[in-house]
This record gives sequence, structure tokens and C-alpha cells, in this order.
Amino acid sequence: MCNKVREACEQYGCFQVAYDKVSTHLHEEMFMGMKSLFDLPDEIKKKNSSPKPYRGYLTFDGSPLYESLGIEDATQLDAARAFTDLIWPEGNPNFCRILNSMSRKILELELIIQKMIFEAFGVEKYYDSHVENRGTILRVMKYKSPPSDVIGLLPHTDKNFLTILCQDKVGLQVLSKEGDWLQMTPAKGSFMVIVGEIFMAWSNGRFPAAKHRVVMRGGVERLSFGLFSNPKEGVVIEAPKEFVDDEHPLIFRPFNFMDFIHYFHSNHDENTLEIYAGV
Ligand SMILES: O=C(O)CCC(=O)C(=O)O
Ligand SMILES: [Fe+2]
Repeated sequence: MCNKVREACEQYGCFQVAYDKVSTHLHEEMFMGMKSLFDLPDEIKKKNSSPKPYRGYLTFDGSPLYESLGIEDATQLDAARAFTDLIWPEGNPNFCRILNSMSRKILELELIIQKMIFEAFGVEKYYDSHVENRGTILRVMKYKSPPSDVIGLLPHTDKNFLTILCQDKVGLQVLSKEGDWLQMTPAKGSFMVIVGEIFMAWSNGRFPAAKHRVVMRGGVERLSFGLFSNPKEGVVIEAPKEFVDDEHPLIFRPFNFMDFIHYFHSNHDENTLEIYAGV
């Protein structure tokens, strides 16, 4: 299974995983809770703000159907409660529990997958420090129903290690090496695993970051959520020596994660990573 995961990461930068440790009930509760959250007035959702780029409440000019809220460290009960107390000053213990349980479950899955990847490459010795040096953001997303089929989220690659994503309806598409957009049809209770640019840099390009987009069906609203794993602030991303040899010369210089995010925030280049850290 480790080798299959490795193969999927190398070939596609993404795969779908069935994970029955998250109950159907929790999935349903999560989507129902998200619906109530997104029904709140914008002023309330905007309270989920952050001085850091790409955190908190997000909308994008190029993707008018999309809105999302980000909850840092939702795997910790205090952080989940701080979020629900901010949005519902009278408290919302039920949604707090749902957010926290879901985040913990996905984190478990994420750690299993990371461990499999590290083992498949024989670099287990870096696993503990890797886990120590990263944090997670749970992001809940909503796409308004458009009058006809249209792009919901523009093509992009994620700027993190791994994204573990769950969608209530089809919409997510991943670009294959051959240049075809592949529809990621969600099997019930399954998650999409997507390699981000930080994993690509760390693996010295062994895993391509998967380019993906969301295409909306006319007349249908869509919800999704995902756990995004990120290096902690101050962490420098550097490929371990095991990934660098004559056949695989170093392609990205070591760089500071947050500096890279700030650079992307102000430049928005198509190939930000190459421009910013390419050797
Ligand atoms: O909503 C989705 O399925 C994809 C979201 C996504 O790609 C992202 O937030 O980076
Ligand atoms: Fe994405």
C-alpha cells in the first residue's frame, strides 16, 4: 500500500482514499453545520479574519461563486471553540464538536498517509521532525449555485504539503500529465489527497503538485472541506539529501515557507515556486 501511495503521488500528485473511520453521520453533521455557517450574514463570517495571507475568511476575484473560512489548529478543542465563539457569541458547542472531531479524524488519516510516503522513500527518520514542524488548517468552502455550468475555482496548485479534501458533490477536477482534466467523482465517505507545492519542493520534485480546479454544474450549490497541512512559521523547506543525486540534481533552493507565501500573495505568478526558489 505504501508503494501504491508513492506511485499515485509520483504519477498524479493526487489520489482518492476510502476512510471508514469517519462515520457517515459525522460527514452529514459536518455538511449540515457548514450550511448554517454559510447562511450567516457576510459581516459575521468576516469576523474570521487573519493578518496572515490566505487564512481566515476568503473570497477570490476570479472565482465569484467561492467563499471559505479557515480554522487554524481546529484539531485542538480550544481553537475550534475560539472559532465557534467568535461566530456565535452565545456559543455553538455542537458545531464545535463536529469541527474538532472531523479535523482530528482527517489528521489521523493525513499522518498515516505521510508516514506511508516517508516509508516508501526510506526517509522515515525525518518523519517525527516533519510532523513536529507543521500545523493544519481546516477550511470549509461553499460555491454558490450558478445559472449554468461554469468554473467555481480557477486552476491552481496548493501552496502547502498535503490537502485532504471532501466534497459533497462532483466538481473537483485534476489535470493529468497528458493535459486532460479528470473529474474526481467522490465515492461516499472518501477523501481526495492532493500534493501541494511544499511537498513538491521537499521531495525535490519527485511528487508533482497536482493542478486542480472546480467546475460547477448549473443550478447546483456545492460544499467542500479540507485539512491543509502547512509548515509552521519560520520553518525552512529543504529537500533531504536522500532525494538529491546525480540523476536528481537539486531543483529548489532551501526557502522559508512564510516568505514564499508572502511572495506568492504579492506576485501571483503561474510558476511561483520555480521563480521564487528554482535553482
Ligand atoms: O472545493 C474543492 O473541491 C477544491 C478546493 C481547493 O482546491 C482549495 O481550496 O485549494
Ligand atoms: Fe486547491
